[in-house]
Parts: sequence; C-alpha cells; structure tokens
Amino acid sequence: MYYTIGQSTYWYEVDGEGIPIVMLHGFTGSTKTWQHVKSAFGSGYQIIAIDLPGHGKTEATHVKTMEMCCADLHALFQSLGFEKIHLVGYSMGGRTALSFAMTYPSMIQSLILESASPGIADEAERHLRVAADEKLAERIERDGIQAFVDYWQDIPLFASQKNLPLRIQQAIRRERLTQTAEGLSQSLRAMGTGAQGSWWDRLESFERPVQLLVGELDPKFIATNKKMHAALKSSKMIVCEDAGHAIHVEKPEIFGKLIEEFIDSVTDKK
Ligand SMILES: C=C(O[C@H]1C=C[C@H](C(=O)CCC(=O)O)[C@@H](C(=O)O)[C@@H]1O)C(=O)O
Repeated sequence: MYYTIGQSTYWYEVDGEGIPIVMLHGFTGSTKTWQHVKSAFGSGYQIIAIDLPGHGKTEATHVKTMEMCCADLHALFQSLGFEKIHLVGYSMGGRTALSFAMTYPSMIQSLILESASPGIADEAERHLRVAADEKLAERIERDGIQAFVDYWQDIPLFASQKNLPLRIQQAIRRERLTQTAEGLSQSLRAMGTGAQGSWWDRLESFERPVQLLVGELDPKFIATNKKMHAALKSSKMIVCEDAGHAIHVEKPEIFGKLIEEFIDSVTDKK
C-alpha cells in the first residue's frame, strides 16, 4: 500500500492482525528483507514492513533527512491508528528505529535493534564519515547499481554471507539490484551514519525496553552495542552465535524467535 504525506509517498506492507510490529530494513534493502522472518511470528501480531526513502517502492523524490523520515513515519503510524508499536530495525533501519524512538518515545512499546548504532558522537569522526559516504554516493552515481552491488556484497562486514546457500546470496543480490543509483546515493547523503545526528548523549534518557541483537562475527557492532547496552536504562543485548551483520538473513528462525520472545516478555498480558 502507498501512504502519501506532503510530496512524499511511502510503500508499506501489512501482514496479519493484532499487536503491531513495524520492521525497517537496512541500506540497499526493502520490505523483502523480512520475507523469511514474518512467518516466525505466531498469530496475534500485525507485521508492518516499510520501504525507507530511496529504497524499494519509496522513491527518492525529495531529500529525506533522518528527522524528516521519522516525522513521516510518525504520521503514517497515526494514520494507521497505532498508539504503541514494537519497532524493529536492521542496520540503517536500526538507526532509523532508534531515531524514531528517541523522538517519539511514547509510541514505543519496545525497540529491537539489529546491528545498529546511535550515530557518531565525535564530530571529527562524523565529518570523516560524511565525506566517506559522499565518495560512496558519487561512486554509485558514476558506476551504477550493478558495479556498486558487486563492491558492496564483498565488503568485510558481509564476509559471513559467503557461507550462505547460493540461492540466499542470490536473493540478497537481487534485492540490492532492484534499487536505484539516485535512491541509494540520496539515502547515504541524507540518512547515512554520518549525516544523522548522534544519540549517544541521549540514550540514558530512553526508558522503554530495548533488545540489542548483534552477530558473533560482527566485532565492530558488538563493540558499539556493548556501549549502547551500558548507556540504556532498560536493554538486553544478545550476541547471536555464528552470525554476521545480517542475523535475520543468516539465522532467520533464531532471529524471529528472539524477537517474539522479547516482545512477549514486554507485552502487557491483559
Ligand atoms: C560499512 C559500514 O556501514 C554500512 C553498514 C551497514 C549499514 C546497512 O544498513 C547495511 C545493510 C546491508 O547492506 O545489509 C549501513 C547503514 O547503516 O547505512 C552502513 O552504511 C560500516 O562499517 O559502518
């Protein structure tokens, strides 16, 4: 379904009925990211998957900063009649989910972050990241999506995905190849890790339950999430054995079970 707000149109998909669980994909992803996870949830849940700006069927017609995207998502959730949601985000989607939760905490029943970060606290480091993301955006625009996907699928962060069955690796590649150079380059510039503000000095103010999921084979994000875990008032951190950055791809059953168990543990049983 499409939701239009102002001059922007978002694509989202709704499966099932019941407690709303909103799922946000990562950079180069789409609603398809969650296709093997949705089935892990029992009855009684409504799964809402959304294409973030510049991805899938949510075109990059206008620049969307993290703040603008979160405001649009808030309007979408209100239009759907949601008072409280369980919000799940993977990587870029995790940064978006955390930004949404920090901006609209009263709408959060629980927050599940997979391989995410709160941005970059150090200004100099953040400026370096903005410059690196700008170079990557220019590379995408210059060389096109196929050349970018060839490069992206081989970065060390996704090394563990080489052990996946070929059909799964090919499905991830196909999803990435459906993106547009305009969409991905704009996403990097407007919602990239360096472009967004840092939430590091605000994490301790967030009081809703948080589940931090990281892969055992993803040392960079284990280190980041250990610091997040220490800063958050109410969080659980789980390091998933024999999984890399994209736990939902490498261990979909375990990923779905961990989320369902966490949501059940924080849902008012009335
Ligand atoms: C390479 C780094 O940063 C990127 C890594 C992961 C994020 C992501 O969403 C990737 C999803 C995927 O391709 O499976 C992405 C983001 O958060 O926007 C980062 O650009 C790194 O080492 O930090």
